[in-house]
Amino acid sequence: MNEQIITVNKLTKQYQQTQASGITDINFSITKGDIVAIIGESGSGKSTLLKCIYGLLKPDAGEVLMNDKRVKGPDEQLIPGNAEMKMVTQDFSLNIYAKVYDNIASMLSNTDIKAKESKTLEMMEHLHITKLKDKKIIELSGGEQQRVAIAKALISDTKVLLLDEPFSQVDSLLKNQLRADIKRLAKETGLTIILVSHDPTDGLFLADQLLILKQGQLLQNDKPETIYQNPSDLYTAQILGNAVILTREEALQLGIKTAKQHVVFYPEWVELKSTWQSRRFEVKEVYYKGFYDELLLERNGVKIRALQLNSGEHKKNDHIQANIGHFLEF
Ligand SMILES: Nc1ncnc2c1ncn2[C@@H]1O[C@H](COP(=O)(O)OP(=O)(O)OP(=O)(O)O)[C@@H](O)[C@H]1O
Repeated sequence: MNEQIITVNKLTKQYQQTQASGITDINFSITKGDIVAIIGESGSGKSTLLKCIYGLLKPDAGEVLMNDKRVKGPDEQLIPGNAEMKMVTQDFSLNIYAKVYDNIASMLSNTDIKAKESKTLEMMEHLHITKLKDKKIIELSGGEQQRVAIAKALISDTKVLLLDEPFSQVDSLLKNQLRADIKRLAKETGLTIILVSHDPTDGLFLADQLLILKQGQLLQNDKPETIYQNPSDLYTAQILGNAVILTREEALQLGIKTAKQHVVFYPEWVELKSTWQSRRFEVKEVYYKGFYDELLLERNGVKIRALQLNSGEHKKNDHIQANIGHFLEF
């Protein structure tokens, strides 16, 4: 049976100085061992939510429960935070002049030196940083520092890891590796991870559960594939990044009638057909993506994007038929 580790009940936090900020009446729960991604535009309340979950911010109303126990706010304890949760922020909070090993080992007590050493080495193995053991933090790249910060956060029997923009410092190759490591860690250790990101692909690739925030409100809470296939609103479709969004007038130019303001679809929903006569598009650009191309198509002054799996099949300035077989209306 799925065991819930975190429950967020009617959580509200407003900042005094600003209007319509913070978060309002947020409700959701998290299953133990899941990766949850919180996605939303800048200022949508992602960090506020994360800090409330961790106990760094006192909510105005509502509560966060971890294993059915209320997470205490900063006014209720000497050291704000939660012993069973760890938060890795963008600045990593490492001792930059100390060695990697010492940074991680410093989290463990000296009562059993042998156990301390083996646990530290084991955690370094997990994060693929064994070869960096004797390097100082200041000598490491951003991505390497990030791995050390995660190792340090995990070593003291952490049950929930909170990551604020975990991939902001790394290039795309390293990002893919780190994402895969994080996913593996969660699955191997049963660790629950909550991450905040600007990049929707983090959520789509990594998460078991995706939360979409807008102006402090929780718009959608579901599996990434469900939200991707069925965004509940235009904002969600926009934030996921890849959707083609047409106004009603633009849609009409392509022969699509809608009573709503917008028509939304993904490039992969567009069928390219050579026999179908009525919707003729000109190929304006071909973007090579490796094993497929993304085509920029235009008809009656309206541009859409489509995928071509046979890379190179249609070229710039070709005229082709495209059928927008499935679309959403908002
Ligand atoms: N300490 C604060 N005092 C006043 N207003 C704040 C404070 N912290 C955040 N806010 C406001 O609350 C809203 C949500 O901020 P928050 O940092 O949670 O958003 P975010 O989604 O994490 O943004 P970003 O992606 O830019 O980090 C914003 O409008 C922000 O200006």
